[in-house]
Amino acid sequence: MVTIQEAITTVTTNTNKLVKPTVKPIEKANGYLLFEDILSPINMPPFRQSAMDGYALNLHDSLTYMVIDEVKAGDGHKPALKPGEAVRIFTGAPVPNTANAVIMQEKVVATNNKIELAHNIDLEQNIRPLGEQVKQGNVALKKGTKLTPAGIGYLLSLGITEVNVYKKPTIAIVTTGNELIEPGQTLTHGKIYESNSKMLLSALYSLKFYDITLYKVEDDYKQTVNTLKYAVNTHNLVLITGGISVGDYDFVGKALKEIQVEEVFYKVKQKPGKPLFFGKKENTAVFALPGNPAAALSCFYVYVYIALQKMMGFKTTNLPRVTAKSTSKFIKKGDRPQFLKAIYSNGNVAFLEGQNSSMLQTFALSNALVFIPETVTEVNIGDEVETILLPV
Ligand SMILES: Nc1nc2c(c(=O)[nH]1)N[C@H]1C(S)=C(S)[C@@H](COP(=O)(O)OP(=O)(O)OC[C@H]3O[C@@H](n4cnc5c(N)ncnc54)[C@H](O)[C@@H]3O)O[C@H]1N2
Ligand code: MOO
Repeated sequence: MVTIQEAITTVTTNTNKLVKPTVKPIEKANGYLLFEDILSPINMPPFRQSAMDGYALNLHDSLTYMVIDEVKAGDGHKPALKPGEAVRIFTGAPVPNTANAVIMQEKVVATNNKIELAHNIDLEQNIRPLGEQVKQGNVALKKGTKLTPAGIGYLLSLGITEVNVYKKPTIAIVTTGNELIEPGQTLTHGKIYESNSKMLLSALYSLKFYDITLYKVEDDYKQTVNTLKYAVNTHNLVLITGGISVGDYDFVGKALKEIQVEEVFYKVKQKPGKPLFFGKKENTAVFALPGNPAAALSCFYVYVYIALQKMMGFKTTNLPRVTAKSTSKFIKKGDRPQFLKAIYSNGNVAFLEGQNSSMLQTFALSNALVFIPETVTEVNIGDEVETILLPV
C-alpha cells in the first residue's frame, strides 16, 4: 500500500508525453499542443489598417483638409493624397500609402468636402501598422503552445487551416462484472445498471479526449485476459473498473500480471479508492479503478487526470487546489486520508451527506473534493481545508 503522495508522484514520473504528431483541421485543434513552430504566411495586418471611422490625412501645417475620396473596409483602390488632402475612411479599411495619420470623425468639423481639425495630430495615429501582430515568415506561435479558442482565431486570421499537433492518447475503458446490464434494459434481481463506462467517457469528453473505445467483460478469467490484452496492446491509456479487489471473481489483477503489465503500485491508503492499481506496459498506462462508482470517479480526478495531462505534455498536471473555509462539521473514521464530495463557492466549502464510495448522488451535486489528511480526525465549521476544484 502506498500513500496518496507516493501514488501521485509515481503516476507523474511514470507517464510520458506522447511524441507522435497528427494533422488536425484548425477548428478541431483546441486543447492540443503544437508539434512545430508555426510561421506566419502573411503580414498581420496585411496592410496599414485604419483603427477608427474618420479621415486619413496627408498631414500639412494647416488644420483644414480637402476630402478627395472614400475607402471602406474591403476596398482595394489606392487613392493618392497630396499634403493637405484627406480621404473618408472606416475601421478596418486600408490606409492609402500617401496618408500618414487617421483622425476620428468625432474630432473634426466636416462641411461639404472639407474638414477642420481642432488641433494637429501625431504621425501614424490610429493606423495599425503592416505586420504589427506578426510579420510574414516570423514565428506566429511556438512549438509546444497549447491551442485555445484565441489561438485558433489567431491562426485562422493568418489563413491557416490545419496544424501539426501532438497526438492525444487513445483510451480504452473496460468495465467488468456479471452484475452489469445496459441502462435501457429491464433490471432483473441481482443485476445493476452499468454506469461507470459512460460516466468516465463523459469525464474524458469534458477534458476534450475523444478517441475512446468501451469494452465490457464478464467475471471470467479468460475473457478478462483476452480483452485486457487487446486493450493494452492497442491503446495509450487503459481504464478498467471493478474486479481489482480480493474477491474470488476479481480477475483483473491476475489478468494484468498474465499479460505482463508491470505493477507500479497496487492499493493506496485513501478513502475512497483503496484498491487502485496503476501499471504500465511499454508506453501504455493502465489504471484499474475500483468498481464502486464514486471511488472510480474520485480516482479518475486525482490520478488519471495527471496521467492524461502528462501524456499531452501539459506543464500543470494537477487539478487546481485551493484552501477553503469549511461550512460543515465532519468526523473521520479510520486512519485513511479521505476525499470528500463537496460544494465549493467563494472560498467556502460544504461537505455533502452520503460519502460512501458506492454513492453517486452526492457526487452528482459536487464541484469539489475536499482532502482530509490522515492525521486530521475532525473538521469543524470555520476550519481551513484543502479543496480540489473539479473540472465540471
Ligand atoms: N474483503 C475485502 N473486500 C473489499 C475490500 C477489501 O479490502 N477487502 N475493499 C473494498 C473496497 S474499498 C472497494 S472500493 C471495492 C472495490 O472492488 P472492485 O474494484 O473489485 O470492484 P467490484 O467488486 O467489481 O465492484 C464494486 C462495486 O461496484 C459496482 N460496480 C462495478 N462496476 C460497475 C459499473 N461499471 N457500473 C456501476 N457499478 C459498478 C459493483 O456492482 C459493486 O457493487 O471492494 C471492496 N471489497
Ligand atoms: O476504496 Mo473503497 O473505494 O473505499 O470503497
